[in-house]
Amino acid sequence: MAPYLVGVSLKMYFSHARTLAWCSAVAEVARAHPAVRDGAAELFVIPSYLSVTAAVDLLRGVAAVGAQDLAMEDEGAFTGEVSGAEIAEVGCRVVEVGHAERRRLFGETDAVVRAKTDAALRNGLAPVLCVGEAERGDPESVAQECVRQVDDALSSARAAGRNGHVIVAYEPLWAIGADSPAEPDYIRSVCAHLRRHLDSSPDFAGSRVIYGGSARPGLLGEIADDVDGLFLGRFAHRAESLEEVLDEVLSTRAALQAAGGR
Ligand SMILES: O=C[C@H](O)COP(=O)(O)O
Repeated sequence: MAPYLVGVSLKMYFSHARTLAWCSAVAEVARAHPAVRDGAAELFVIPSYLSVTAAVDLLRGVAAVGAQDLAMEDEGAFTGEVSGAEIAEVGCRVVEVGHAERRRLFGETDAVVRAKTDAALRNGLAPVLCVGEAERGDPESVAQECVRQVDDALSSARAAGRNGHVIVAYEPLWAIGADSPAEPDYIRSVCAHLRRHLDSSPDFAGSRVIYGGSARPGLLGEIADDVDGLFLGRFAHRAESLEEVLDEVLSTRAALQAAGGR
């Protein structure tokens, strides 16, 4: 049975000191947890840039670390930017691309997302490619729109003949920062469609689909058949919550195994 992927973005919520304390607490939880020890869960953590190298050290052996953004280029006169090459050099394995907040607040266009997805793959990083609809719709049309976003984001990388592992984070924009996630059936329907689509792309074999947008303990069991994991934000700010999600990975796998699923 494939492991569930549990990712956390700390966005810009924490100070450096709080990030270090959180990473230490998460490392302790993860080292002791059978879901991580036995490979039932795979973790990744995405702090802000300045905390990335410390997080790599604190989480070594229990969680991959990533960055929240990367430059389109690999080096040069690009003040304020951080290249995928450097992100990989310091030990990151994943990088977020196209998050709704970067699109909405910092003007990232489809062209930028295409270039950054390519830059991630070019540097051996798995893009955590964020896709999602602006407004709640019918799941079939939403899924088609998300597939369009995925294919558009991958198009430059494909044209360059690249392949690799992509983590598609399905995040309905209306569920980000909300009180509760999208309804389980809605999530399942969109994610199942996205997974079928990725499965039909041999150049990105092994890619996974995770759900984010007010994801929290209690959700995985409701959607587990149709997702490869969760992308958590605010509801992972307590290490205990992450522990609850890891508990749920074990109970969910046991239930699915008993039912002969996944
Ligand atoms: O990166 C994570 C997502 O945007 C979800 O954030 P949230 O769970 O705080 O809504």
